[in-house]
Amino acid sequence: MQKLIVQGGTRLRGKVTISGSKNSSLPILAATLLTKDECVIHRVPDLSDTNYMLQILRELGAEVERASGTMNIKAEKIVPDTPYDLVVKMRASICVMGPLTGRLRKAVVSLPGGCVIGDRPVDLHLKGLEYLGAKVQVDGGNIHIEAVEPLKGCTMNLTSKYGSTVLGTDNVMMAAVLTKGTTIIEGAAAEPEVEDLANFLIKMGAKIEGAGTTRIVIEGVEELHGAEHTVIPDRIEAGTFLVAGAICGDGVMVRNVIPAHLKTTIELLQSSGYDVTSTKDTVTIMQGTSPKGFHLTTRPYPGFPTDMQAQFCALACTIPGLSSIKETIFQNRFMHVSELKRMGANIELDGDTARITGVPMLSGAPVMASDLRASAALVLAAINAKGTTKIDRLYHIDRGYEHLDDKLSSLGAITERIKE
Ligand SMILES: CC(=O)N[C@H]1[C@@H](OP(=O)(O)OP(=O)(O)OC[C@H]2O[C@@H](n3ccc(=O)[nH]c3=O)[C@H](O)[C@@H]2O)O[C@H](CO)[C@@H](O)[C@@H]1O
Ligand SMILES: C=C(OP(=O)(O)O)C(=O)O
Repeated sequence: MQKLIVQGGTRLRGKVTISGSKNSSLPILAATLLTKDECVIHRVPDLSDTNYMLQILRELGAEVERASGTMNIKAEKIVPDTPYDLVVKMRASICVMGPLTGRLRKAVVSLPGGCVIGDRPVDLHLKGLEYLGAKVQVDGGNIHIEAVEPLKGCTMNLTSKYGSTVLGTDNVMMAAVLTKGTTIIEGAAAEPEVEDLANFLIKMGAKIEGAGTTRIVIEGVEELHGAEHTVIPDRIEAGTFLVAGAICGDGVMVRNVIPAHLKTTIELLQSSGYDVTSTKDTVTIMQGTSPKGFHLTTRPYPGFPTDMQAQFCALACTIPGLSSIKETIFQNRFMHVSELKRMGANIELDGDTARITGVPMLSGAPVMASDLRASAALVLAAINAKGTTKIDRLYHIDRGYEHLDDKLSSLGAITERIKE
């Protein structure tokens, strides 16, 4: 298994180019199943998650050609059965369910299991497809979806007690584009990745209004055609590098970003005492002169993203004063806390809230990555810590960060991958 060795105590400086968004790429790749024609998707990051999605598309019958970040996908003839062994490797494989239902009126997808960050049910995905007229049955660990009659548009609300659902909105939108009549999704997820998917679907001939807001209106069409699309920059990767710049930087610029997508991250860094400036497609963070503690609560977009919570937790460990972090999206997204404590962090966990008092210096230790963003938090803490940190279960990072260690090294971090 691969581990990352980080030599702490270095300062980061320079420019880093941000990759295409993981959370846009996954549903956009799945959406290519909606047409027999060829689709061309640019700036797909090279991640284990995107590679699993491409394998799933191949297993479903699509021809996939890859040249660097550009994917040529032609799903001329496809089958509705999704292979269990691939689906269980990645929760987001659930987003083939919407396109299969839209195009074939039939889908068999394994029920994704729980996950270390929480229970993560898919009841709203299933309800949404039922509202459109599909019959849903869960049997032997598989979701079976079938619609004998053509699907019919309707109005539905897709919110849970935790708020909107990103992949649930994606799935219903992808089924509804080929559904007769008008579908209105109230309580839709407004994340930029949902809007990016809608923009791709519109290029394919879909009629969608309101994506990027909490009310999406879809007018069903008979069929979609091939299209070419470039995935938006990964706002979470960009935010992670900005937090790295806050923790241990002497001027870090993220390039090829959409600053508006980073609004809450930028504002929180600014209110904590960092000088953060933007141009049309870059954001730069300078060394903080007198950084201070902060308070954040995770919320659906445009609120503060849960996918940035762990990285800010690492930051809070290193700046003077008291910070608090309240996680409202996932029940169990504080797995990084115990590992940060092994590095000398002062954190008190009380239900959904972590109270963190900054310490003068973290110290390197062997630590365990538990999920994608928790791993990123450990890497950032390790760069700042005194001594060496060994981070186990590196595969979590490779799910969602394209060449994270190489990019950090180009800014001055000292890292090495080892196999043990
Ligand atoms: C591949 C991808 O895009 N992943 C992102 C997506 O995950 P994902 O789309 O899986 O997350 P959701 O937006 O669906 O989850 C938000 C909340 O709704 C709950 N819920 C969701 C669906 C459902 O049917 N029932 C239900 O109760 C979830 O348990 C969670 O508490 O959005 C999350 C929230 O921004 C991000 O952390 C993930 O990085
Ligand atoms: C939780 C995440 O991803 P996923 O939904 O794919 O698990 C994430 O990107 O932080």
